[in-house]
Amino acid sequence: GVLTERRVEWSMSDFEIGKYIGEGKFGKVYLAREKQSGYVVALKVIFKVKLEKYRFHTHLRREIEIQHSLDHPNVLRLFAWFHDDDRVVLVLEYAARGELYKLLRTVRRFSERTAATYVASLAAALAYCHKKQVIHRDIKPENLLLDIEGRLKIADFGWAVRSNAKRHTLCGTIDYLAPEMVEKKAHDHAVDNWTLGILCYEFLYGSPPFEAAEQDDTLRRIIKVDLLFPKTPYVSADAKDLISKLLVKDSSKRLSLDDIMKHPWIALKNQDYPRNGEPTWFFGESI
Ligand SMILES: CC(C)n1nc(-c2ccc(NC(=O)/C=C/C(=O)c3ccc(F)c(C(F)(F)F)c3)cc2)c2c(N)ncnc21
Repeated sequence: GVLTERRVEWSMSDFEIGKYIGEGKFGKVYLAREKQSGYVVALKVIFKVKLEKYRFHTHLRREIEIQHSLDHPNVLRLFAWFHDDDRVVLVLEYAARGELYKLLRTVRRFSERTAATYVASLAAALAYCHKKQVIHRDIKPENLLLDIEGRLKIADFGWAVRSNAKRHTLCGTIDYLAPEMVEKKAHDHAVDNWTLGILCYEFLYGSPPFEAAEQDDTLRRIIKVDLLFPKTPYVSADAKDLISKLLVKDSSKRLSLDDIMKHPWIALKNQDYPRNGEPTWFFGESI
């Protein structure tokens, strides 16, 4: 569409700015409409003066080009970007239902079908990114948004901004660390498979598995993989089986993204009612 075709140069005058949506990292996010197409987008305005301090310019261009190159139904699109003297503006897909975690806090926990759909979406998005040799995708809670149809979108706010500054996530800051991260060992993208296990548990039970009153109790529980499943009728054995195969200390023994897609809990819960045979939107994307 018009948003992704190369064109001479975008500028703010191409957009009608709508309501202020919220505060992203390093900048404010606004609803906007591209005048020519009427297409609704989210504009993130980053003030360059905020970047100077961190010498981001080198990373910024590279990271944005990476995001610009990704095209998957579960990865939030970066359609275009432009800058003037004092601002960098990102033209982003608008995720109308906002932060997945706010929804989780509201409903307390997701049904197995909803949780399985989100886990499958995340696995598909990560498999796509890994296939494109992009492993900076961070599936932390603050990066998960929902579009108007309730589809999950990984919105990566740029790894360059991922410092060890305190996370502004809605739930525990260290709950998502994999054991190899806690023990400061070398880590690869198998940490994403661990994080998927944490997220799956939290989608079903409403809080992450190793949560504890004190931070170092959480760290101890992570290193021990002290995984307990509360006695509840609403979480099936299949779900617990998947979680137990992701929250494995030895990162090489964690279920791979392909195996997650084949796991009975995922396959079963993602069977859409046969709708005149067209593939469901989730299976539509080949990995
Ligand atoms: C407030 C609410 C929750 N909200 N937020 C969004 C939103 C989604 C995605 C983004 N993306 C980015 O920020 C990307 C940043 C970079 O690639 C980057 C790379 C390198 C850098 F140095 C930097 C730099 F920041 F350091 F410069 C950035 C931002 C906002 C959103 C949305 N799209 N729809 C609806 N609601 C929405």
